[in-house]
Amino acid sequence: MHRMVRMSMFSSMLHRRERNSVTDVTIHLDQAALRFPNGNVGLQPTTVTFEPAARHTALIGLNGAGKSTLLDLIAGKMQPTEGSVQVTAQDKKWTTSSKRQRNEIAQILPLVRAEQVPASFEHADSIQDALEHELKRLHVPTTEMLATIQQVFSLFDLTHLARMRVAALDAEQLHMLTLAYACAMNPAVLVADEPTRGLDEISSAHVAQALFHCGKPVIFATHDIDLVRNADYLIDRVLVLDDQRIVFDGDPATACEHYSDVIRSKYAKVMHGLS
Ligand SMILES: Nc1ncnc2c1ncn2[C@@H]1O[C@H](COP(=O)(O)OP(=O)(O)OP(=O)(O)O)[C@@H](O)[C@H]1O
Repeated sequence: MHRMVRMSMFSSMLHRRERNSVTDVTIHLDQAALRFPNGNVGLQPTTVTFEPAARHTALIGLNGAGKSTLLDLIAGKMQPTEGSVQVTAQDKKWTTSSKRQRNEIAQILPLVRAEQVPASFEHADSIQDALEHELKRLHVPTTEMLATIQQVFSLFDLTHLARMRVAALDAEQLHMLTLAYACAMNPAVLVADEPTRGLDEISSAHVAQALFHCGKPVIFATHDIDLVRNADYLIDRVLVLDDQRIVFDGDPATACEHYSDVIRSKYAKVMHGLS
């Protein structure tokens, strides 16, 4: 009996989830590729490094170009079917080859996908309660928890909505909430898949202003070229993806020209095919 109690305590200590404290990570993909079980290629073999010095890195590309797959591999959501993904910080190293390490990577690099909130948020009486619940699960002390929520609600313009239920929020507010939640997890890098998807120009600008001034490095995917070009958002690196591979890696202005060429060439093929 005693032994069982001890074993269960030991196992809960092993699995104790805590808020991230890792910073300054380097993410390295070495010939990492992903093929889905149905044979679809999500990402061709790709070698790329994301250094801690980069503030904001954008991935742009047409539908199916491989942006979400690349983000899933970076954030430990998926394991490459070829090659490797490695995250290093100070003297520590994680790879996506073990489930346990993928879970740890997911805490270091939380992935925000458009306006998808965790399922637990739907049942909470308010968005304040929802965040409190998540931070309590990570054993964050009460004073720190309340200060964190106040800070992220202020950053993402949600303070006046703290007592609202998730179901009462509009699309812009939902996007803000997903980002506020990820920020509350203290990510080393915030990984965001289409953080302004489905929003009008004004809401997109509001969300982008908050995201790119929240103080965290961001790696994000978007179709919004105006957002990538906007100097206010301090985007220092842009990867253009096409046919599930990186076809350009550089500054925003040149990347947008490259992407326009990709669009023109694909558009010509579609129009030619239709005529
Ligand atoms: N669950 C899946 N099963 C099979 N194939 C998939 C799956 N998810 C994505 N794919 C395929 O992998 C390729 C890359 O998709 P991915 O979603 O990474 O592209 P994307 O650039 O994010 O596209 P979008 O802009 O439309 O979100 C596409 O050909 C897609 O059809």
